[in-house]
Amino acid sequence: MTIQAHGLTKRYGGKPGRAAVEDLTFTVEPGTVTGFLGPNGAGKSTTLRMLLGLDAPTSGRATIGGRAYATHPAPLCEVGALLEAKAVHPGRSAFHHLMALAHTHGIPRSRVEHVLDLAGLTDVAGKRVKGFSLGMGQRLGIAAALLGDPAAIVLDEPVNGLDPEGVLWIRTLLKSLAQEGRTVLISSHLMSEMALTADHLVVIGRGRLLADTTVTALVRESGAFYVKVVTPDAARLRALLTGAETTAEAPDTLHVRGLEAPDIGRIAAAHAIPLFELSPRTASLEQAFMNLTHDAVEYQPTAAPTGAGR
Ligand SMILES: Nc1ncnc2c1ncn2[C@@H]1O[C@H](COP(=O)(O)OP(=O)(O)OP(=O)(O)O)[C@@H](O)[C@H]1O
Repeated sequence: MTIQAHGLTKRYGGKPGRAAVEDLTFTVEPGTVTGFLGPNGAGKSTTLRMLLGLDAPTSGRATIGGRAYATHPAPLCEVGALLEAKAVHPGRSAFHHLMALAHTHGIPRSRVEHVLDLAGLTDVAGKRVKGFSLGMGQRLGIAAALLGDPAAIVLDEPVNGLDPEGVLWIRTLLKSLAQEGRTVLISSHLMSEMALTADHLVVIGRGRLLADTTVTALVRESGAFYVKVVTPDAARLRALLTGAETTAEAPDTLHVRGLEAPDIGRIAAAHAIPLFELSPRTASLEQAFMNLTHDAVEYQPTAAPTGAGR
């Protein structure tokens, strides 16, 4: 089930100026985990709300499986979503919360027990949700999203509040859901997390599309990918690497952008230049993300912080 945004635009309250989401077009394919990434305030939640029919676009269209979410006859069984983890009756137990949801779609008790187990909540199923930690609430939200065995799953910041074990659990879960052929869309403002979880990335900043790509391609495109070359003949090699961008990091060390390691190795060999090191390097993904979104960050510090209380 494909999720699509076509020219999606949202302007709040007829506010003039910048739209929260502007002319966003992207496709989320089944069988992969797609990370929806952007700095705070980029418009991720607004976009997800429009995809799920909770907010009306000012213009453009959002479809899941070719139709608007609201027109699906049994949405829980087609699209599982987690937006606000706290939208749960606090006096109810996890089990009763899920049973109440299950009733609305004729979902059997066995499925409720299965998702409780999947979310690691079986032992606390009888506890009131009121006493749940943030992480447990998040697990319950994910259990609810999976209740209808949906073909598409949309989760807003699913790792929020989870401890390292929880983070690993969700990462494994999302990958297995994608392997089963489901469409998985998850938002985050953490590139490092997305790099470990997502195959594909849709990156937005200030409501606009910045990249629709894979993790590997993003790193390359953002210039964070380079090859480190150590050679006693750096100057001669540098002159031969025409078309590439080279910087001399040390008298014997070059950083080369725009050529792959094998290409550099062949050029060096053809000119009998010895290489002591030839290694593809990736600057941190966080750096790649910051390079890409730098101009789109909402709240930039304008000055270095000064001493507090002065
Ligand atoms: N109900 C609303 N009324 C007016 N403006 C809103 C409303 N909801 C969001 N906005 C504005 O729209 C922009 C996008 O917000 P949104 O919550 O979608 O971003 P986000 O990427 O999910 O951010 P975060 O990572 O901080 O949750 C922000 O500038 C926000 O102030």
